[in-house]
Amino acid sequence: MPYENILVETRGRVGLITLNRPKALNALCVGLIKDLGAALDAFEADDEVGCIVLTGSEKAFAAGADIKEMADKTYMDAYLQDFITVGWQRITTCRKPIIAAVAGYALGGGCEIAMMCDFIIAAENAKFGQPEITIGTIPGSGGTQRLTRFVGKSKAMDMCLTGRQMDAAEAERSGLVSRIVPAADLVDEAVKIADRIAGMSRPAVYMTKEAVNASYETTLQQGIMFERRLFHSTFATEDQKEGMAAFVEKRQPNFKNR
Ligand SMILES: CC(C)=CC(=O)SCCNC(=O)CCNC(=O)[C@H](O)C(C)(C)COP(=O)(O)OP(=O)(O)OC[C@H]1O[C@@H](n2cnc3c(N)ncnc32)[C@H](O)[C@@H]1OP(=O)(O)O
Repeated sequence: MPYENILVETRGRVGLITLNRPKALNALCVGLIKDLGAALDAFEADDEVGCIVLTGSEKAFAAGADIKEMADKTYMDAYLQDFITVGWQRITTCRKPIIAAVAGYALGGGCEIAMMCDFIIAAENAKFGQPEITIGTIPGSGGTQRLTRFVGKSKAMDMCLTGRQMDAAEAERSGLVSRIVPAADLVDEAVKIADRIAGMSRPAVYMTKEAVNASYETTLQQGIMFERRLFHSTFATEDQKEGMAAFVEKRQPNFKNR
């Protein structure tokens, strides 16, 4: 399928999506979000793909929702179109893990999309921010909620109220980013990590993702019970038998994703 605003390729068992509107710093126009949703659908349906990497350019992961596209919207347009809902949430419904590999600007909707992914790897030049307040609006795709969960109320308030940017080092210290790598190695490192995940038992990967995500939605007790039930259910898989037998026999496991 031809995409206008993204590049899509597979590297072995990793699906790689590169946002590709260089002249607009990957501003997230309607067409780009549609392309992204279609690429995720295709990777989700592809049994060979076990993990997905989402990246941008060295200058910008994405500089936010497309301001030129939304500048003239009325309240009624935004409400009736359910603006910034349709398509954007596709990332959060993907069962396969998605790693955001961020270099340069991840601002506004760009930061929000990175936070929708399962974790973020940053290049040394990455900059995160929710600058919507500087253009007279507020984050609209989860920025106030997800950023607060990542970095806590004080920093989230600071960033959303002042619009200031956080560099990669601060983002890592604050828990927004899992690791920092040199910009030149970003995609290769992300693909290497994704390949490692893609080599794990797929049911165990899905269950891990479901369990970690449940921690946002439940009480601790409910979350622990949910985890326990999923853990029990891994004993019904062939991969648990294979994984533990491989350990005992001092060899690499050969998971069948069953
Ligand atoms: C409202 C919701 C729900 C979500 C949002 O995301 S609102 C948008 C939040 N993002 C921003 O406010 C960032 C806007 N961009 C910038 O502040 C700057 O572009 C920059 C600091 C990221 C980079 O500055 P720089 O001087 O290096 O580059 P520019 O000349 O400003 O940009 C190059 C080129 O890209 C266009 N651009 C950049 N960001 C956007 C955007 N979010 N939407 C549409 N277009 C964008 C910019 O206009 C310029 O293109 P032209 O030369 O053709 O004007």
